[in-house]
Amino acid sequence: MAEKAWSFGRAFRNVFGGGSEPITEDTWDDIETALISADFGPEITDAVLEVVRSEVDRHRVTDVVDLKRILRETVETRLDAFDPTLRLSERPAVILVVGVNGVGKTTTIGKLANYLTRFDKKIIVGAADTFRAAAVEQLATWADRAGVEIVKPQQQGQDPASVAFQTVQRAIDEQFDIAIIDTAGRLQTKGGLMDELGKIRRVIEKLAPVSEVLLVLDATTGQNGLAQAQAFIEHAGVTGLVLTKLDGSAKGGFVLAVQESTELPIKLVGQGEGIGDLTGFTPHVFAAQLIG
Ligand SMILES: Nc1nc2c(ncn2[C@@H]2O[C@H](COP(=O)(O)OP(=O)(O)OP(=O)(O)O)[C@@H](O)[C@H]2O)c(=O)[nH]1
Repeated sequence: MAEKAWSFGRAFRNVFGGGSEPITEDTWDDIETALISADFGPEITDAVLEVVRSEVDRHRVTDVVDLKRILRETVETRLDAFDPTLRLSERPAVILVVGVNGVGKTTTIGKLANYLTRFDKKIIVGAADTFRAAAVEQLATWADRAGVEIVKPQQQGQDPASVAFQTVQRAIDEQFDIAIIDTAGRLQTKGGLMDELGKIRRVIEKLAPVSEVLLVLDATTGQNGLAQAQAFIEHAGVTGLVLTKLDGSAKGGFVLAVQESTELPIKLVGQGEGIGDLTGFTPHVFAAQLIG
């Protein structure tokens, strides 16, 4: 498998590259530098190192190969502190997809719809990003690729809440399992955007509970992207995160930092522009790919 940009493969090559070797002070310095430069942030770096050091002492570990395993397990345990399961037991299960523009909301919906059809789920998507005609068409293209139904606005600029309502109404009438609603990423003001999301939610809840509110984050933007998404975290009732563009120049530490700073689980991960490039989030696999 090709090495991911966020993997520590390269950074750790001089630490762990040569197989069996004694642990020295340089080893610890190199690990600290690697964690910091991978965007773990100083607090998490210190906390991770403290656990690893105490495990190393406790088990009287002297070899870097064992140290690497302890590091991998420590990162995995921290990643595992959040539940990545999508909650889709309601019928219909309604998923709202939110986030700033350009992060990959529409693409994620296409991939997710496609993924869920593999479990024999009957899916409908709703184009409640009614400000840009191109956004509606983009979602329609994805719906077509995934082979799922779509509800589009009757005219440009139609109230997004009414599109969301019609989508959920159709889901109920025609017994769809899951309705996924695309929303706008940008409005004139943040307040306006949050009001709009609030209205979408209230209108949907007249018909059915909202099962998941997924906040999509572009992993390559790191802490910066998180700051931009803060209003969603504070006001949109987010239940889980989707990290996109992990095939790009994302830094691995962000994955852990984002869960710990938002206290929200990562539920899905996008690693490419193709319809098959979406997976659930598996801490074990991620830690193994990250640390090597
Ligand atoms: N490499 C890569 N590109 C992605 C991924 N997810 C989305 N993209 C790309 O990111 C760009 C923006 O994606 P969209 O789905 O249009 O983003 P959006 O959030 O719906 O944008 P707006 O509709 O403008 O709010 C597109 O060029 C996608 O192909 C991913 O996981 N990896």
